[in-house]
This record gives sequence, structure tokens and C-alpha cells, in this order.
Amino acid sequence: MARKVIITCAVTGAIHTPSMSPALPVSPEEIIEAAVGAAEAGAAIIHLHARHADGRPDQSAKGFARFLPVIKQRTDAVLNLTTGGAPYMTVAERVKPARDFAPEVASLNMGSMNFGLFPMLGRFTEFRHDWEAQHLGNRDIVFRNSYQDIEFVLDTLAETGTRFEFECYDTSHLYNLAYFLDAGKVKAPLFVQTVFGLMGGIGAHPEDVQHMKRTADRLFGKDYVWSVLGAGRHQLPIAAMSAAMGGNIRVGLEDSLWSGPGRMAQSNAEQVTQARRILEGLGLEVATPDEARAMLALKG
Ligand SMILES: C[C@H](N)CC(=O)CC(=O)O
Ligand SMILES: [Zn+2]
Repeated sequence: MARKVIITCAVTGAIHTPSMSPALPVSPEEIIEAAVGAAEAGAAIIHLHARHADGRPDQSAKGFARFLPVIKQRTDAVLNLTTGGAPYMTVAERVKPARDFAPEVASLNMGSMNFGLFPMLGRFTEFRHDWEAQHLGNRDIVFRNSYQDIEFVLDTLAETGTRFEFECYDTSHLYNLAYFLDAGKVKAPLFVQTVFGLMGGIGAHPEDVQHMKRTADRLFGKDYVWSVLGAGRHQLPIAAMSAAMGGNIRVGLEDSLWSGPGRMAQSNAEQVTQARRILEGLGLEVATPDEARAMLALKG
């Protein structure tokens, strides 16, 4: 029996800006087509952020209401709403969409960190909107996720039945998750999304991947479902490592605009298809949304 692998697709995010790639979904219609296309290509989970018309991150419930009902109608993929929003937002602002829509899954960032986007400025120079260069060039971003912030999200969503994609950008974040597990604030199976190659967090070297996996195995044993995301050019190499090491995969234009060295991705579905080819090349099978629901004990 081939192992089932969950592919998550993060279709737009709040990091990349519209001028960086014509494929980046911005409008509600573009986000809907990207989500449905990614699901049809094999993504069991769709991770969602909203944007204003000029592409700036929008964390209002209204912003999400413009595409959520239509996506729900057109696909049975698991929907995962961000509580990360954009690093300069307050946690009260960030948790609103998940509080209002009570999704099956919501992201939860497991620690504070410097957030370096400015390395991308070397590659992208032309911007349609002023805010884009400021956003990317900001060297003073601290993505705040204090224990109080994390607890606030957990308590706010406690009655919704929503489960979490625990974003861990470094080993300290795994220890923070272990603390909340021991404290009984989160329940197994934990969906642990280890993030590699985002400046401010752990790197994307194979030893970094092994180190995060070894640490998670020691802290959580069988009580977790491991997944990885690689930022930028690291997306597919990190996905391949995870597939070979028994893990699951996250791709999408939120995390990377590329589909190969120097080749810009034409769509989220293209990245999902590439991930799928890697899995099938290894004799693995892509998990369906319902198989992902069973693996992650989701409310359905
Ligand atoms: C590296 C990713 N941007 C992690 C993320 O997706 C955070 C969130 O939305 O809460
Ligand atoms: Zn996100």
C-alpha cells in the first residue's frame, strides 16, 4: 500500500507583491481560480490569505467572504485560513477571519522572529505600487508571536473545532509547541509545518531538515504529522527531501514564485503538479481531502 502524502497549496500569502509575478492571485476571482486549480491538480489543503485590490494584505472578514463561499462550493479541499496575516498586524486583527469562519484548519505561528524579505529586492526592481518596495525593503520587521499571542489564538478558536497548521520556523518553535502540548492547550495529532529558508528562521540545508525532523520526532513521537515548506528556490528540493523522509509537502506562490532555477511559476497548479510528479516518482500517492481529514483528525 503506497504511503499517502498531503499536499498543501498556499495560493497567495502576504509576502510577495503583485509586481513580482503576474501569476500571483490578488483579486477574489483570481484567488478562487488558483484555489480550485490547485485542488484539481492534487492539493488536499488550500491555505488562504486575502488581499486588497492593489495587493496589500487584507485581514478583514469581508475580504475573505469575497472568495470563501465560492471556493467551498467548487471544491471539497480542506480550507486553511491564515492567522499570520502580515507581520505588522496585531494578533487580534490576525485571528478575525478564523474566528468568524471557523475553518477546518488555521495556521498558527509558533514563535517570534526577525522577518527578512529584503533579500528579494536584489531580484525584483520594478514596482507598480510604492508600498511594494517599502514592504520588501523593511529591515525592521519582527513577526511577533509571544506565548500570550499564541494562547490568545488558541483560546479564541477553542470552541470552533478548528485545528492548526503549526508553523515552525526553527527548533525553538518546536519546543514552544511541545510546551503547549504538555499544557494540554493543543491536541494530537499535531500538524507540524516546518518552514525552511525564510530569512530569520532556519536555513534550507539538508542538515537543517534532518535537525528539525529529528527534534520533532524526539518531542512528539507518533503524535504528529510532519510537513515542510521551502521558501523561494528551496521549495521543490525541500519537498523532495520530505517525500523521501516520510513527510508531507506545502507548495504555492505564497512561499515561492518559482517553478525551477530562473523559471517563474505560471500558476499554483503548476507547483502542485511538480510536487505530485516527485511523489509519484517515489512510488507515493497524493492524499485526497478526505484522507487528509482522517490523517489530521479534522472536524470535516
Ligand atoms: C512562511 C509562510 N508565510 C507561513 C505562513 O503561511 C504564515 C501564516 O499564514 O500564518
Ligand atoms: Zn500564510
